Amino acid sequence: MAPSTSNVPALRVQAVEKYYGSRENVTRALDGISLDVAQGEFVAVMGPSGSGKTTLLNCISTIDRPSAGHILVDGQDVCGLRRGELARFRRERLGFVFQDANLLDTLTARENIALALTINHVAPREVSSRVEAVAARLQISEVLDKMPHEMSGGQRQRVACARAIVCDPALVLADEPTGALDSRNSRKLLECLTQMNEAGATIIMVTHDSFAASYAHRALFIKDGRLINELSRGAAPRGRFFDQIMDVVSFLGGEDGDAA
Ligand SMILES: Nc1ncnc2c1ncn2[C@@H]1O[C@H](COP(=O)(O)OP(=O)(O)OP(=O)(O)O)[C@@H](O)[C@H]1O
Repeated sequence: MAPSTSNVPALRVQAVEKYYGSRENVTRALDGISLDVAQGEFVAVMGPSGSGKTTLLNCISTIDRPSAGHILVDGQDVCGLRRGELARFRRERLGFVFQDANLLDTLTARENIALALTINHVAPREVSSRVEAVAARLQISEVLDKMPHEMSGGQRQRVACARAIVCDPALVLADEPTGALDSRNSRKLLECLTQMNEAGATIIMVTHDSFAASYAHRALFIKDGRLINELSRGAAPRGRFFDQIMDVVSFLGGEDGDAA
């Protein structure tokens, strides 16, 4: 879906700094980074290895706390949340998709997807209708009663997507979601993320892969913990956006960015 014109961004990152280590041996992982993501936007975050992508995602997801600056999700400053409020914030406001699907091995796909709804005390009848609706949208209805080890890697990743959006989160955070998939399953997963976005989810995806990034509305490039460039897709077809992303990636030093 096209990004909305709502004044409150889905995400605002304001002058965020993150330092690791002690005074003698400090790593500046984020160096005063600021960015906004509009409601309904699909944003890819790219950058060389060690540039701070995962640190940024971890700060947004409240898994880690910034050393300075503010992060607002739907206008709410998440840096001030107390420990007890954090779990609830993550459960109700965020959806996660990781490189490995991270499904619970002893639960079926249906139970994995339903878990967050159950924890949020959604009525059982509504749980099953919401799980089935999201499964139909992501084309995984036929695996709902399978255990994770009975599914393909691509199916597991799509179940993880269903789990991420079933609670209708303010933000979906995806960290290298195609990293463990072959090209066919990557494409399916990216179509799945696109569909989630078209249905209203705001998505932030960290990726090394220009092809994956070309599915987004906007690509942000970070280096040494700073935002150094960004590209908007606008009305351009995905193929042209891919070429533009590749140009920036080559300028920065290659697809894996290690040489940058
Ligand atoms: N827990 C930690 N303790 C100390 N340093 C850390 C820690 N986590 C990350 N770093 C450092 O912070 C910097 C940014 O790391 P980060 O994992 O955010 O990079 P990245 O862009 O996600 O890299 P990659 O693409 O390789 O996953 C790196 O220099 C890394 O070594």
